[in-house]
Amino acid sequence: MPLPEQLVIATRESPLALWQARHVQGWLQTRYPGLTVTLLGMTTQGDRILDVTLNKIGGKGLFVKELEQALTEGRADLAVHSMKDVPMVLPEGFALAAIGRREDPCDAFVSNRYASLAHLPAGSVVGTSSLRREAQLRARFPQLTVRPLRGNVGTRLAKLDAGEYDAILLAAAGLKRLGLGERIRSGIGLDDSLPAPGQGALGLEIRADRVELAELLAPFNDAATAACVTAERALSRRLGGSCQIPLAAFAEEDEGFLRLRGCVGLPDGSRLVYSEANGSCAAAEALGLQVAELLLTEGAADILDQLAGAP
Ligand SMILES: NCc1[nH]cc(CCC(=O)O)c1CC(=O)O
Repeated sequence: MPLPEQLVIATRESPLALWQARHVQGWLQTRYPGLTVTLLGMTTQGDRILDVTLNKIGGKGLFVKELEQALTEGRADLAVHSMKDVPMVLPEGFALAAIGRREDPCDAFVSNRYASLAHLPAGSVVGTSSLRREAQLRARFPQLTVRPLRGNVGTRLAKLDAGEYDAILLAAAGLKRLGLGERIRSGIGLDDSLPAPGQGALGLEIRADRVELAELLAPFNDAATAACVTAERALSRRLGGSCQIPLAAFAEEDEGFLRLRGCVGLPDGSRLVYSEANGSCAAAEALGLQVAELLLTEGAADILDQLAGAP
């Protein structure tokens, strides 16, 4: 197969998205010397609409649609995404060519005054706009007040520093990639905040008809991460996963086997159901469906009904 001479990566223009795109650019240029890789920066709807919480404006798809348009029109060859932002069902004609090795998958506690969630006095204001983080936080720390917080990682930190919140919750992966790991006061344990499907992993999206490109990108794939993310996304897909429902899914790999944990709740924290199961990496998708079914029988079916009926 002849190597292409150049590739264009479509990316959002937030500092985190640009870091991620440059990371893949660097990987490609190291792996394929002689290949020229350039970035095509784009602003997505999700970047433009900052004053409404994501679950109200239609969620994840908003961050990827413009990038997919660039792939369709041939203006770019691949798009680099945080897997957490990729819808559970890709539109027809697109494929994930590779899922890279996962960075720290956990949520991080960031505060200028307190060391951890457990140190926060009653009534402290915690910033997050993720229904997943909110539901888990309210269920486990009902004495805390949750307030919405949106914007890029930098914007969120600035709002914390301006005194609008006592603490905020962010993905550890984003902070670490941006060189802001020292802002993390503590990692939040999996029992306090189970991560989102795909959190901490990067995905490379291409047009499904670009078979030669898929081959070129395949070595970026990390098999263990891909199995984990496949299980997490299968679970989420079965439950209608989007950021409109408070849903967490997290898998860990050990010697070809996965432990997958999932959790679904109501945003006010009044209900939270949890399930887990083990299975082989080869059957990651089936494991995701299995834990989804366990969650449904444990009460998730009822929770999803309530959420669907809510205004
Ligand atoms: N929702 C935005 C988003 N998408 C991916 C990350 C972090 C990086 C990752 O999970 O790979 C973040 C920021 C955050 O949640 O703090």
